Amino acid sequence: MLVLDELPVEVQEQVAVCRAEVSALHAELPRWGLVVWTAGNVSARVRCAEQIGTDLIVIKPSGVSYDDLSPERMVVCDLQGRKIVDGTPERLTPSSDTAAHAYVYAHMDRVGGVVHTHSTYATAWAARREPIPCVLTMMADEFGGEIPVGPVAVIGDDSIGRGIVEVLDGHRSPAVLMANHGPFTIGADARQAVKAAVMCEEVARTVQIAREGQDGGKNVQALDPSLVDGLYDRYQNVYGQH
Ligand SMILES: O=C(CO)[C@@H](O)[C@H](O)COP(=O)(O)O
Repeated sequence: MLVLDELPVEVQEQVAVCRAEVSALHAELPRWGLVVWTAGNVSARVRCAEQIGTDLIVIKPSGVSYDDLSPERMVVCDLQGRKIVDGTPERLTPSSDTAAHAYVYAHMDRVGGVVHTHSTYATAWAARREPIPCVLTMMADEFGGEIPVGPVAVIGDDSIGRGIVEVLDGHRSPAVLMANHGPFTIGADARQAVKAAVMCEEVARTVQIAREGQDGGKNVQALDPSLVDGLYDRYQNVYGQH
């Protein structure tokens, strides 16, 4: 089994930086109202395969209050989702979604961060197993089209991960609504995945409200696909600071 203290110093340093980032990003989930109690999780990939033959994952411990999360309590796992000897107490088990996150990292090299929330509106769409149609410029910007639905999957093994990869590999959307469960988002890094989770809830709420309009939702109009493509390209490649 891998022992963190025995890994090259530069890998230990990468892990320490990642633990601080992932711990801080967990605070964003309650701050944006995306989770209650101990629901949800954030993870990040530590790219160290060149040094030790495998990348590592940093993720929160399972069922611990958000107020009690700290960099030292972030758990380190391998790409099979197994906890390594990371300096945390043995009883501090990783998130129940670790195998799902690990499967995504193992099968989508471009992914550097994964987030799961139970945000209310996105989860309501997941409960209906209904994709969120691309009817807002913000959706075109961030998701490049509709937000798709993934299969019903058991919690605890890699089933959820298989569903995420099946739907998102080759898809522009960084978010998938896992049926009857909730949103999972991916990003080039964990911050991008958190951003996608925030945006997912925002558009889920807005489109839901638009649907509830007086005319029974007839006012909700799909964007022209060529406009969606243009908006997506501009937001991904031109918008913001470079
Ligand atoms: O829905 C699930 C399980 O998929 C999670 O969001 C739990 O609500 C939080 O689990 P831990 O990350 O604390 O194990």
